[in-house]
Amino acid sequence: MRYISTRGQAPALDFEAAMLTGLARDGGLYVPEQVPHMAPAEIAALAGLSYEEVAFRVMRPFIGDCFTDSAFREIIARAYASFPHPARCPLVQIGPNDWIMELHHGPTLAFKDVAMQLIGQMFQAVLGRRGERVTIVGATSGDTGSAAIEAFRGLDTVDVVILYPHGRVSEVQRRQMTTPVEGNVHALAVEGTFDDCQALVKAMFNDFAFRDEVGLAAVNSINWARVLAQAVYYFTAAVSLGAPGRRVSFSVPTGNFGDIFAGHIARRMGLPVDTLVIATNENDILHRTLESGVYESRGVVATIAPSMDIQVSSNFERLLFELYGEDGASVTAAMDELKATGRFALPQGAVAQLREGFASARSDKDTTMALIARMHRDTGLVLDPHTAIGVVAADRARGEAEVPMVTLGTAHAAKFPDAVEAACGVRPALPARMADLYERPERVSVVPNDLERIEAVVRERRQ
Ligand SMILES: Cc1ncc(COP(=O)(O)O)c(C=O)c1O
Ligand SMILES: N[C@@H](CCOP(=O)(O)O)C(=O)O
Repeated sequence: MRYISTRGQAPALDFEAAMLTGLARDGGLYVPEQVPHMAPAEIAALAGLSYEEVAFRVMRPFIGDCFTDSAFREIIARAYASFPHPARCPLVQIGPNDWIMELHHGPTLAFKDVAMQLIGQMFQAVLGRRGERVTIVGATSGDTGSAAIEAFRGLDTVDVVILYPHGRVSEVQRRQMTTPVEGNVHALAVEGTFDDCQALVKAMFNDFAFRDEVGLAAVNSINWARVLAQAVYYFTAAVSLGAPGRRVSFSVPTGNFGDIFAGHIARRMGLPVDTLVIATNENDILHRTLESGVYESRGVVATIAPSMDIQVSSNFERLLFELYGEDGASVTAAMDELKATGRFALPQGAVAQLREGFASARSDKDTTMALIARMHRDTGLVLDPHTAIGVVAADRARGEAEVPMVTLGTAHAAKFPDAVEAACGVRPALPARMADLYERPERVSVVPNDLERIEAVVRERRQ
C-alpha cells in the first residue's frame, strides 16, 4: 500500500513513512493510492466481533508490512484497554430509527482518544524499533491536544508541543492539556484562533530546515493514521444496525473534516453508508460550500461548541483531491487561491459529486441549547454541544426516513459543563478519575501568533 500527496509533487510513501512524515513535503496530505475494498461477506463477518478485532480487519490492508499481524493485534489491544466500556464505542438509541454512537469513553472524554490511543502505541513501537525520537507539534481547538498529551505523556520516543487558541477552549479542555506533569509534553496558548494554530503547524512543516532539525511529526488529522483509525467505528455501528444488508446514514459534528472523511473512506471500502451529514455550528464554511459551491473563509467566531470553531477544514483537501480526479495541480491551484483570496469556487461537476455523497446542516446557539434541553427532558440523556449539533443536523438533513441515522457523539458533556448547564439545568460531573482536575497546578506559556517565536519555543522545550 502506497500513499500519495494531494498536491502531487511529493514522493509516494509506505504506511510507516506516511505516518511519521505528517504533512507531505509539497504541502499536501497523504492519501492511499487505492482504497482497499471489503466484500459484503467480509463486512457481514464483522458482526459480533470485538471492537479490537473489527479494528484489526478494517485497518490491516492499509498498513502494509509496518507490523506483523500479532504485533498489530497487541498494539490495538493495548490502545483500547484504556476504554472502560466493553463495546468501546457503544450505540444508544434515541428514536425509532435514530442512534447516538458514544465516542467519549476514552481517557480524555472525546472521540479523539479512539485514534490517538492507537497512534501513541504505533509511534512508540515504530520509533522504538528505529531508535528514533521525534517532536510532535499539534494544533487543537481543545480535544486533539488533550488526547495527544494523554496518549504520549511520559513516552521516551517523543516530545509533544500543543498549540491551542488562548481563551477559546473550555476550562476542562485547557486543564487536561496544562496539568500533566511529564516533561515531554507542553501546552502553548497562542494569541489567535484554531485556524492560526493549524496554519502555524503547517508552516513549521513547510520550513524544511526546522522540520528536519527537530524531527517534526504530526498527530492532527494531517496524519493519515488518524483518519484510518476513525473509519473503524463506522463499521462497528453500521454492522450492528444491519450492514451490509442495510444502508446506514451518519450525522457528523464537523470542524476539520477528518471524522466525516473517515466515514467517506469506510463507504469507499464498501460499507453501505447512505448519507453523510456535515453538521456545523456558526462556523459553517462547509455547509455554505455545499449550498453555493464556493469555499470561502469568513473568520472564526467563538461558539458553545469550541472544538468546531474552525473555518479552514484541513481534510477537505483530501476530498477535493478525489473531486478533482486526483489531479494534484488543480488541488494546489485551489489551495493557492484560498491562501491568496480566502476563497475558491468548485467546478460544477465537483459540486454535484459532493452533493451526491454528503448533505449538510447548521445549528446555531439557540437551536443547539434547545436540543440539549429537549433531549434531557425526553430521554434523560445529557448531550454535549457538539453532539447536539449532530442531532439537530440529523433531523434537518436526513435522506430517506427508513434509513437508520447514527449521530456521532463526539464528546462527553462534562467537557463543556457551563454550556450544558445553561441549556438543561444539569451540571455534568467529571468521572471520578478526574475529580481533582480543578485542583491540579497548570503549566502553560502564552505565545504570540508568530512562527519564529513558536519555533524557538519548540526548540527550547525538546528534551
Ligand atoms: C468534540 C468534537 N466534535 C467534533 C469535532 C470535529 O471533528 P473534525 O475536526 O474531525 O471534523 C471536533 C474536533 O475535531 C471535536 O473535538
Ligand atoms: N477539533 C479538533 C481540531 C483539530 O482536528 P484534527 O482532527 O485535525 O486533529 C480539536 O479538538 O483539536
